[in-house]
This record gives sequence, structure tokens and C-alpha cells, in this order.
Amino acid sequence: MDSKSSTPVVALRQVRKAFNVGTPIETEILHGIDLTLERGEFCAVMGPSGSGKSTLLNIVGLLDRPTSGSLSVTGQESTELDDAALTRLRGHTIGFVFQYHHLLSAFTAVENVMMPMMGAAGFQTREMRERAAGLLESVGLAKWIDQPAGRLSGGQQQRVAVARALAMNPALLLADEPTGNLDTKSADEVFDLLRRFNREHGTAVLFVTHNAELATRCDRLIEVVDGRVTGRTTV
Ligand SMILES: Nc1ncnc2c1ncn2[C@@H]1O[C@H](COP(=O)(O)OP(=O)(O)OP(=O)(O)O)[C@@H](O)[C@H]1O
Repeated sequence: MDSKSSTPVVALRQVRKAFNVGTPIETEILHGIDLTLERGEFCAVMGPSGSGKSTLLNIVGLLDRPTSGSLSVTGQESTELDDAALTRLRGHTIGFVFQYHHLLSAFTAVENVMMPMMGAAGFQTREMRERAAGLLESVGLAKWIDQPAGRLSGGQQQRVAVARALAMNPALLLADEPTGNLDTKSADEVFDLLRRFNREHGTAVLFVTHNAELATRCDRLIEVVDGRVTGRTTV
């Protein structure tokens, strides 16, 4: 293994997060999280409601900063970066899928998948469209690429959201209950897609779920309870 591929995709050391809930009162939500995610690892995150899973994902996704501790993403120490550098690192390294797809419903499926590429330098429109169409084909939506996203079913919309998350071929995919709003069949399909991309491209995945059956199909399961990682189970 060369030194680049042996660098973890994510490494958190003693990460704490407190929120101001009315000056000068602070509530600490994450209490010193240590977590490493290697290239190609597919890790489920479970835990009770309110335990801090989304807060953790927002920090790993560089959407929010830790109050203290260190967080490196693909070897770059995020706490040393300014907001513009964080945005660049996020855009090139991390894809997101949420419980609600957050697509722009008036735009077509292919336009939605092109969006992350539009924000990055160096893509020609034709190249973006071809890549987006290829991704939609790979998630089984070749026939729907020019359909407005708002006219697709819930499962189809979530598959568009997966294709959009993969548009920049991210090293890391953060999925916050991506199947939580879907029927069992669509949930299975979306999970299988994430698993397939993980295996084919070595994309590391943090997959927050309340679904114990899907969690057993991941490489690894961690549990967040009261802002601490408690379980470290290999499934
Ligand atoms: N911006 C904020 N300001 C204050 N408190 C916050 C903020 N964001 C989250 N919290 C609090 O942090 C705690 C953890 O919330 P979080 O959303 O991370 O939990 P979760 O484990 O993802 O829950 P769920 O499974 O219900 O989605 C909650 O008590 C929540 O109210």
C-alpha cells in the first residue's frame, strides 16, 4: 500500500461539539469522539434519537466545526483550514445523501446530478451532462434523465440524490438515514446502490440508520449513545 492509500479517509481525535443554547449557556453534545474510517470502509452508525449522530455527520462533512479536537479528511487537518478551503475540500471529497432528497423539483434528473459539477472548476457542459447521464443510468434511471425531479417517485428521487452525491466521485459518502423515508423495496434498492458504489469505487461510507437489518449488511457498526461512540462491533 502506498502512503496515500494508507491515509485514512477520516480521522477524528477527541472531537467535542458544544452548542450555545442562550448566552452564556453551552451544551456539549459530542464528548470526545475518536473514529477512523479507512478507504473503502462501509460503516453503519446507529444510536437513539438525539444521541448526536447527525451532529457527528455534520462535523465529518465539514458543514460544522468541532469545538475542540482534530479532524482530518483525506489527510488534511480541517481545523487548520479557513471556510473557503473547507468548502473546496468538501466539494471535491465528500458526497451527501439525506433522508429527504433535497432535489430541485423543477429541474430535470440530469440537471440535478450536474449541480455539484457546476460548482467545481474545469467541467465542460457536455462532459457534465455525459457523466450525469452515465450515473443516472447506473442507478437504473436512464429513461428518466430528462424528467423533472418532482415528477419521480420517492424511491426514484432518492436514487437521483445518490447519483448527485457521487457526481464528483467522492472519497467519502455521508448518508444520514437515506432510506428512512422509503418503503422496504426502495430502501433495499438504495442501500444496494450505495454498497455497489462503495465496492466498485472504494468510496468510504458513513451510513446513519435506524434499520438494524441494513446495519448488519455493512462492514462495521458503531453506536453513538449520549454523544459517545460506545459499541465498536464488526458485523
Ligand atoms: N444547532 C444546535 N443547537 C443546539 N442544539 C443542537 C443543535 N443541533 C443539534 N442539537 C442538539 O444535539 C442533540 C443531538 O442531535 P442530533 O440531531 O445530532 O441527534 P441524532 O442522533 O441525529 O437524532 P435522530 O436519530 O433523531 O436524527 C439533540 O439534543 C439536539 O437538540
